Amino acid sequence: MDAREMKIKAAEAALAHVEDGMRLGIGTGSTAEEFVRLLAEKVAGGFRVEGVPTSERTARLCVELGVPLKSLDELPALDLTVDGADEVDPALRLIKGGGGALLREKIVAAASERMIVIADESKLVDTLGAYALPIEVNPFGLVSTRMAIEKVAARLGLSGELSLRQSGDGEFTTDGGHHIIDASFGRIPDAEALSSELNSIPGVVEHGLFINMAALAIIAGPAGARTLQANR
Ligand SMILES: O=C[C@H](O)[C@H](O)[C@H](O)COP(=O)(O)O
Repeated sequence: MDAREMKIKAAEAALAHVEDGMRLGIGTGSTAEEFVRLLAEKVAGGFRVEGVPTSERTARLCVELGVPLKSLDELPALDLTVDGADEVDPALRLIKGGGGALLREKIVAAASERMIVIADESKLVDTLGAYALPIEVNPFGLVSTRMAIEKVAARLGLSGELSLRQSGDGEFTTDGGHHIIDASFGRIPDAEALSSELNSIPGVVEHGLFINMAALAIIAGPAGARTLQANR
């Protein structure tokens, strides 16, 4: 089974949690897109959902495939969000934002009763941090913000390259008009402490640590999909 097939398996298992009439947060990335494709097939067969997309990219795919969409302002309280992740640890702490959608993803997940994460087994790690942590920053005062990130990281015994994400024609810009600093800390032993320190920096808009947000993770490997539950 290749990585795409595993993503489809995880997406199929997540679809079993979606009930007719649900208000659904719809994630971003290649795994979430497999979920959108499967959801669109069900919608074509008469299943009713209203989706709130977590990115312009997801919105475009939903429109193309006929998944009905609303804005988060029209549907401010959602039943369920299904989204991918860059890393998942056994406590269902996540690193997200590899596709740059972390801010809207976090807002949508926080507005949802439940979040289910779907991933292939390459995303499951013992400790977060091998994947560079995406930190969304305001373009104003970027150098100061970067220095502040280095300072809080050092206080927590973390170091590593902070690189400003680029796209073809310059700095990568998120749907919200911000930039992303990818922080290669290597290993983040205390994700909760890093999360709250980063939240205290004014130029940091949001970061890709999702803590106490996912209720379930559906992880697919060659033998099929298994479900991990958050212990809280
Ligand atoms: O910003 C992007 C999101 O957080 C994605 O959910 C994450 O990067 C995982 O994407 P993929 O399913 O393509 O690995």
